[in-house]
Amino acid sequence: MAKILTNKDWSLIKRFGRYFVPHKKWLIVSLSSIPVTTTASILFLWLVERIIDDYIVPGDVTGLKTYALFLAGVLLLNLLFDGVYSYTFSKAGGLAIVDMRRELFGKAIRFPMRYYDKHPIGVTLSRLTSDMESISESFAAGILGLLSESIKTTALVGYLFYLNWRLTLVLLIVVPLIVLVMRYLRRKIRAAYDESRTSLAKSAAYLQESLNGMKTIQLYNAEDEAWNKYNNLNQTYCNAQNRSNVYDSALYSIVEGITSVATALVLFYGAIQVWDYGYTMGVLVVFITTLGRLFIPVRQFAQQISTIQRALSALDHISHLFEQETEEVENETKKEGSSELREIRFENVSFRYSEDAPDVLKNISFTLRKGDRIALVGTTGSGKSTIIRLLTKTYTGYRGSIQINGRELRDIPLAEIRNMMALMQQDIFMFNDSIRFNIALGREYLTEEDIQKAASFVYADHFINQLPGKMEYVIQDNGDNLSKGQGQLISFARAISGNNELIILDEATSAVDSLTENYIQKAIENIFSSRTVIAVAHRLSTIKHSDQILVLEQGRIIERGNHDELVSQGGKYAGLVKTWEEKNTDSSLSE
Ligand SMILES: Nc1ncnc2c1ncn2[C@@H]1O[C@H](COP(=O)(O)OP(=O)(O)OP(=O)(O)O)[C@@H](O)[C@H]1O
Repeated sequence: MAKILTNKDWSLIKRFGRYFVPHKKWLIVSLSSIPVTTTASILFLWLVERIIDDYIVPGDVTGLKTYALFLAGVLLLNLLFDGVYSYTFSKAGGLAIVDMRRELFGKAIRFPMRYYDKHPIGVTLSRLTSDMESISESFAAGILGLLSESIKTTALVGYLFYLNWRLTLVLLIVVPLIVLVMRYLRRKIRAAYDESRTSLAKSAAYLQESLNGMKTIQLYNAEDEAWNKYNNLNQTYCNAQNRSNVYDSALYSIVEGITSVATALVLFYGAIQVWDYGYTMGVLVVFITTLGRLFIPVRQFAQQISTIQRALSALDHISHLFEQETEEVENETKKEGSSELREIRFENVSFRYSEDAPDVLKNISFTLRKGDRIALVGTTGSGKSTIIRLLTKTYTGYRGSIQINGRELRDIPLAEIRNMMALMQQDIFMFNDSIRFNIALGREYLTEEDIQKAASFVYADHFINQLPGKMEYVIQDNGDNLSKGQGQLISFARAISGNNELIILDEATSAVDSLTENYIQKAIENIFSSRTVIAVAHRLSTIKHSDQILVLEQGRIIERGNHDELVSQGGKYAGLVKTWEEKNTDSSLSE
C-alpha cells in the first residue's frame, strides 16, 4: 500500500486521522475483531485440509460429521466478527466525518469576506457536501475492506508458505505485475478524480448562482444561455467522470486477467506436485480454495484503490478549506451592549483590494467624534462603501492610520469593533424565518421588549402590525414577500436593537412608496438624533441632517463641510444639489 499512496497522501491521512481520536473506542473494538476473523480464516483452511485428507479420502463419515460441525462453527464465528468489524469501523468513520463537517462549517462561517469575493459559494458548498459524502462513502467501502483484507491476506499467504512454499511462490509471481499496474493506473485515476471533483464544484457553483438569480434569468429571457453554460460545465464533469470510469474498469479487468493466469499456473504446477512429490489432495484443494479467497481481496483492492483515490482527492480539496485563515475568534462576540466610542480618526488612509489592483482610497482623512453625523457622498465607485468596509474590519490591509479611541484599528479585536458599531446595509440578507428572528438574529441577550422597541423606534411596527402573525410573520426567499422599503425598515430595527453607539448607514438607492419613504426618513431622523452615525447617503434629507459631508471622487475626498457651506462653495456638491433641485422628482442625490 505504501507504493500505492504518495507522501502527500500519507500526510493527508495523518492530518485527518486525528478526527478518529475521540471515537477510538469504536476503532479499538473494530480492530480487535481482525485477529479473530484472521484466525478463523486460517482455521477454516486447516479444517478443509483435515476433512479431505483424514475423512473424505479414507471415507470416515462419523469423523467427517464432527469436523463439518466444527467448520460451520468457525464460519459462523467469522461472519459474526466480520459484522462487528464493519459496524464499529463504519460507526467510527461516520462520527469522525460528522465532526469534520461540523468543524469545516464552523470555519466557513468565519472566513473573511475576501475569501467569498474570490471563491464562488457553490464551490464551498460542494466541498461541504459532495466532497464530504465522497470521503464518507470511500471510507465505508474502501478503507474498511482494505484494512482487514490486507491483514487476512498476509496471514493466508503465511499459512500457504507453511503448507507448500514452492506452490506459494508460483502464486506470488504475479504480485509485482499487479503492483506495477496499480501504480501506473493510480496516477491516472487520481488525476481524473481531481478533475472530476473540480468540475463538479464548478458546476455546483454555477447551479447555485443561477438558482439564486433565476428570476433575473427568466426576466431577461436568458434561460438558453444559462442552460448551455450549465450543460457545458456538466459535460466537462461527465467527461472527467467517464475517464475515471475507464481507468477503473481497466484496473479491474487487468487484475482479473492476471489472477486467472495465476490460477492456471497454480493448478498446473500443483497437479505436478501431487503426482511427483506426493502432496495430498487436501493441500491442493486448500490452495485452490485460497486462490479464490486470496485474489478476491486483490481484486477488491484494485477497486478500492479508486475509491480511496476519490477520497484522497476530496480530502485534498477539503484540506485547502481547512488551511484557509479565518477571522479572529473571540468568545465575547455576542456580548451584550456596546463598547464605548469617543473618536474615530482616519489619517491618510489608502487602500487597494488586491496587490495588483489600483488604490480605491487615496489619502482619506477625517475625524468622527461621539454624537457626530457624517455623510459620505459621491459618484458610484468613488469609495464610500470601501471606507465602511475598512471601519468594520471587513477588509484589512489599509495603509495610513485608522484609530478608534486612540487605538489603531488593526490592533482592536473584531468582537470589540462589532460591539461598538451596527451596520444598516442596503442589501440586507433575510433568513427564511419570522420577523422577530430577522430582527434579533440570534442575539440571545435581546428581550422581546428590546425587539419591539427597536421596531417602533424605526417605524417598522406600523407595517409589522398589519402582517398576519405580526412578529411571527415568516419572511421568504430573502425578503421576497416584503417590499423593498419594509426590508430596509427591518434592517434598521436589526441594527438599532443592539444598542451600539455607532450606526453605519448604507442608504439604499431604490425608490420606495411615499408612505414607507416617510417612515424611513422619520426613522433616520430618530437614529440621527440618538446615535453617532456615519452614512453612505443618497437622500438629501439624510445629508442635510449631517454635521459633516465628505464628497468623494475616485477615492479622494474632494470637498468637506456641512450642507450650507458646501452649497455656498459652489463646487461638486452644489452641482449635485442643483441637479437634484431641478429634477425634484425624487429624493435621491446619486448621480
Ligand atoms: N470586493 C472588491 N474587490 C475588488 N474591487 C472592489 C471590491 N469592492 C469594490 N471594489 C472597487 O472599489 C472601488 C470603490 O468601490 P465602492 O464600493 O467603495 O464604491 P461606492 O462609492 O460605495 O459605490 P456605490 O455608490 O456604487 O456603492 C470601485 O472601483 C470598485 O470597483
